[in-house]
Amino acid sequence: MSEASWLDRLQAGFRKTSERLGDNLTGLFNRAALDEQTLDEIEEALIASDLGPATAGRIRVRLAGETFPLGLTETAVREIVAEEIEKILAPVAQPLEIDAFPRPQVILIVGVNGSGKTTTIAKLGHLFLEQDYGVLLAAGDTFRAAAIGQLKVWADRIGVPIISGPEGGDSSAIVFDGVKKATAEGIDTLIVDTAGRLQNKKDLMDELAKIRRVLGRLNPAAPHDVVLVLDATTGQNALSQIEVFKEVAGVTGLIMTKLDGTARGGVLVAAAERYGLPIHAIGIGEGMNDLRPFDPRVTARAIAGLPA
Ligand SMILES: Nc1nc2c(ncn2[C@@H]2O[C@H](COP(=O)(O)OP(=O)(O)OP(=O)(O)O)[C@@H](O)[C@H]2O)c(=O)[nH]1
Repeated sequence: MSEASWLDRLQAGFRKTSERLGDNLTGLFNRAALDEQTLDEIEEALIASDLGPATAGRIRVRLAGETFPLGLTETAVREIVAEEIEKILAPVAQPLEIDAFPRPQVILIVGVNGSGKTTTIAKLGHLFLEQDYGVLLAAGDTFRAAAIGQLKVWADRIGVPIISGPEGGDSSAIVFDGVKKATAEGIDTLIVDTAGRLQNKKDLMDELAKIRRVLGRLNPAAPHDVVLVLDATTGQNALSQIEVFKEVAGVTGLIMTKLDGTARGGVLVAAAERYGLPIHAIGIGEGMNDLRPFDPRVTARAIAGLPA
């Protein structure tokens, strides 16, 4: 996909988020100055847009110190919102790099069912293929036959090999086979799907611990990345998932999906502000090209409803 069309899609994806921000801010700009009451209302509007109280507070402080030589307009406020969002996103916008030696780089993908894990694995595989890396997928979510089948369909579609086993099988055995195959064939990265059974924290923890033990025997540095996939449409719920998965899975980075067509895209900023974990990429659609690392400036401006 060309850069221009990705930008258009990004802007379109964040439109509902920026419109919600606009709706929340409307009516605040017929006033002569940013008095305390207006600042309170803007802060509330930013919180209502899922940006999180800390970010809203920062923007308030910044606005309170501004003089608005060109007049107090909604665009002027949006510019400041965009600048502050960019400051929060810039340090966490970190693409997932394939740099592990020896290969393969093992990337565990974790997240609750339905968050977009399977699709994200496929999109990530496709992104690495475009960068000329060899990719192997491992269907480590053996809990549900559908999850294995779905990943196989995606492996075919993007044209990469996959290691899988029977439903109910031992996921660590699949990961073990995956590392062996990738090592023998010089494949750069092994991307591993895992079960998303958050309802049963202990089972999930045990399963991930076993995968880690088995991996550690083959390569003490593996897994190199533990990436949590989050569904932006769940808003603040996505934040509590970070909390839990940090504890059970030792998350090293995030990918946020479904940022297209949700009004809750502000949660990307809240996640960045609160956890400071690297955000490797964002998903703005269901196709294999719809996942990319993101530019903090362009994304911040899209959230604030400003042109790139
Ligand atoms: N609009 C949109 N839909 C997405 C995106 N990513 C994934 N989806 C859709 O979300 C649904 C769930 O995605 P899956 O990849 O199956 O999610 P999962 O976490 O693997 O879920 P299980 O297979 O149920 O464990 C699918 O219909 C995907 O097409 C995205 O960025 N945008």
